[in-house]
Amino acid sequence: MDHAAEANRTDLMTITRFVLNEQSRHPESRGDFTILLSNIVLGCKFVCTAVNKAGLAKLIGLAGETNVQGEEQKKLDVLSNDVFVKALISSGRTCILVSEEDEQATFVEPSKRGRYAVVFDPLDGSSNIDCGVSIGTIFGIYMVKDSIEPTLDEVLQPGKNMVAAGYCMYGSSCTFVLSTGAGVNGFTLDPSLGEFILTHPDIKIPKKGKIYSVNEGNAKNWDGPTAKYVERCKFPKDGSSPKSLRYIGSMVADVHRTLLYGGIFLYPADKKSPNGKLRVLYEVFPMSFLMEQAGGQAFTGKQRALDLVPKDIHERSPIFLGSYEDVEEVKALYAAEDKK
Ligand SMILES: O=P(O)(O)OC[C@H]1O[C@](O)(COP(=O)(O)O)[C@@H](O)[C@@H]1O
Ligand SMILES: [Mg+2]
Ligand SMILES: [Mg+2]
Repeated sequence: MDHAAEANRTDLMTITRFVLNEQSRHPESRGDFTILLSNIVLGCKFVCTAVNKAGLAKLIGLAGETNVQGEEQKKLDVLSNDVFVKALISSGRTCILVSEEDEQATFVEPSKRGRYAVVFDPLDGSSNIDCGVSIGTIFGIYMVKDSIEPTLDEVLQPGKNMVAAGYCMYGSSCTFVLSTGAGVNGFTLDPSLGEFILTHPDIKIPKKGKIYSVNEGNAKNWDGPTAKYVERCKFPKDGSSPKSLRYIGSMVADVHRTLLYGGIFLYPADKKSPNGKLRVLYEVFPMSFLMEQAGGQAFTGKQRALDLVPKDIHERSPIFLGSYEDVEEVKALYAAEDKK
């Protein structure tokens, strides 16, 4: 090994050491968050392994096929949900779980209860599974007061009250992006070590970007400001170059690219879906939290996304998030519409 590689080795920071370092800055901390997070990371590693085998489903019997033992196997999104529910409950640090896959919230039994409420989308972008395109897991964490008997009100809170949010992207590499409210950091799984290593410290989104990301197939149903904004991306009035369009159709992957390269991701309301498509608690909030922590913005078309107060655990909202200046432009168009 050469000297540069040797030096890099000594800089290796695993996600566990990173969170332990953060914990030591809070002397009152009991280490509960570190334990919770290590179980979330474990869940992600498990799902990552299953996703990597998805293409072999017909051979080994994942994803609704029958395996060599003749046992019926679970679909990947159901399996991912089971993995996360088990990982979260067995951490002993959760009291309420809200998953995209479960109609009702799960209240953890008192003997296994802790002080965190976790909202999550166990497998995001599931329509992309069969073609091997990047998918992911999204999560957000609220802290619940020790003394109270948890109710749904603990999760029907504005996103700005989350204590942490993140996602794991199962792509060409497996990437875990986390914010505990003090910036955003990205970790990449080294499959040979089975460890997430800090590879993207203190991520900051560029102030303005060159990419817009939206399902343009819905354009005929868009409202005026969204249509005008996308038109401006393609035909800028200020003489600048048009933006490029990139759309994967997995929120995790589209937001990850936006975070690293800058630009804007939008899933607006339209005439057919007046509340948009994406779910407030486990899609809109965690991604908005990360965007703000990275110096970007997240807007619903009416307000700052993180100020929304959801009334239902599966509520939806339109969302525009990304580079500060790009979202600012969308906000100006909606403000102008409101004045009409
Ligand atoms: O296919 P559309 O309408 O463009 O929707 C894409 C969006 O739907 C989602 O796939 C919904 O997520 P799920 O796979 O978790 O249901 C987002 O990841 C993505 O941004
Ligand atoms: Mg999703
Ligand atoms: Mg999902």
